[in-house]
Parts: sequence; C-alpha cells; structure tokens
Amino acid sequence: MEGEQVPNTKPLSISRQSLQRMPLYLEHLKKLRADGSSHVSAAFLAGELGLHPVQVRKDLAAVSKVDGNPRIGFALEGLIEDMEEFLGCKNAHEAVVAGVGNLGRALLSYKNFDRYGLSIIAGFDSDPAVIGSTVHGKEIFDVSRLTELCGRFTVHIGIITAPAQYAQDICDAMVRGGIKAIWNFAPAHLNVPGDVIISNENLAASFAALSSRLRQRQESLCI
Ligand SMILES: NC(=O)c1ccc[n+]([C@@H]2O[C@H](COP(=O)([O-])OP(=O)(O)OC[C@H]3O[C@@H](n4cnc5c(N)ncnc54)[C@H](O)[C@@H]3O)[C@@H](O)[C@H]2O)c1
Repeated sequence: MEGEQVPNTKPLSISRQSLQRMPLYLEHLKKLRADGSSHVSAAFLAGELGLHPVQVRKDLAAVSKVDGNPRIGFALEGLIEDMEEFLGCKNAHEAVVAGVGNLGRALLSYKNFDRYGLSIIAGFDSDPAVIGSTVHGKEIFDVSRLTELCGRFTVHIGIITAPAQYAQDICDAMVRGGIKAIWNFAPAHLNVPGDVIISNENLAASFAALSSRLRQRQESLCI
C-alpha cells in the first residue's frame, strides 16, 4: 500500500484507490485486445476483476473521453490509449535506485516498469562489494556520487531502498541532485522541500489491510 506525504502533494482529482486500479485495468484491457476483442463493457470488466460495475464505470469515466455504447461497451483501442496517456506510459521517466540489496535489485531487474514509462537507469550503494557491479545491465555507483550523477543524468525520480537510518541523507543528496519525486520504500518519514513529491511504499501496511479484511470475513462467517 502506498502513502503520500500530504504537505508536498497537490490534491488529486481522482482517489488513490482509483489510481491504483488503473494499471490493473490497463493490463486487462491489453489482454482482451490481444485475445481479439474490440469492445468491453464496464460490467464485463468488473466481473473479470472482481470489482463493482459502478466503480469501474466511474474509474473509466475519470480517465477516458471514450463513450461506452450501451449495447457493446467501450471501444478498447481508444480506452487503452486514454489510459496510457493518463498513466504517463508514453513519457519515459528515468530513475535511480539507492540501496542495491534485495529490494533494490528486484526493482532494477523488473522488466515491466517500462510499460508504465519508468526506466531505472542506475543504482547507488555504499558497499564496496556492490559498487562497480551491474544489475540487469545497470551500473551500481558509490552513493557518495549520488548528487553529482543525478545532476549529470538529469533524472527526476529517485527510489530509496536502503536501510531507514540512511534514508534522509540519501533523500537530501537526491534533492540536491535535482530529483523531484521520491519513491520511498524505507520505513522512515522523509523531510523534503515543497516542490518535491514523496510516495511512501509499505508492503506491511498492505498486508495489514488484507489481514483485517480476512478477520472481518471470518468473524462474519462465525455469526
Ligand atoms: N516498503 C516495503 O514494503 C519494504 C519491503 C521490504 C523492504 N523494505 C525496506 O527497504 C530497505 C531495503 O530492504 P532490503 O531487504 O533490500 O535490505 P538489504 O539489506 O538487502 O539492502 C540494503 C542495501 O542498502 C545498502 N546501503 C546501506 N547503507 C546505504 C547508504 N547509506 N546508501 C546507499 N545504500 C546503502 C546496503 O549496502 C544494501 O545493499 C529497508 O529500508 C527495508 O526496511 C521496504
């Protein structure tokens, strides 16, 4: 689950939950197109993804100008195009990762970020055993060069996957290097200037939500 630090963000015209469903829609719409479909209805999509049709209709209306035909639904091609435009899939955003351990390596190696316009171009670490190596073809630099190289690469997105106690220093170095958006995986609250956006990622929080829903379901079955 993701949490955005409020003071540095503009209000979104669409809820976070809706935003988080968009990549699911996009993947599914592309799959339907690959299977030969030309149209899709909100009710069908809702059924396939286990969502409420009203919710799906609202989500699609928020990102797409494509009008659904009451009989055959939405034209897939236009819907996919609008969804990609909305998610910024066609604008390549280059990013760097600081902390190339288990999580940093996984992100550097993940092939499908480019579908959403994210290209991780390099990593940074403090461990001499890691510095100078490559992960998935991307070079790992000494974290002491973070500010200098962020500036030289003109990247605007920084990803923090280092231990929490180093996260603020890494964040500051990124900001000095011109980073404007930080995807923070470290369990630390980061202070940033007002023009820098922070998005905090927390798998434990996602699990807590899942676990709470499971408990509610089990309790309702016991009654
Ligand atoms: N948000 C989530 O859901 C989630 C999930 C897993 C881990 N985490 C967090 O992500 C971080 C990394 O976890 P991990 O399992 O990959 O840890 P890890 O120990 O495998 O990797 C950490 C890496 O950071 C490097 N490092 C240490 N100090 C550094 C510094 N000052 N600058 C740059 N690199 C530095 C280490 O050398 C190591 O390569 C931790 O903060 C962890 O709590 C978050």
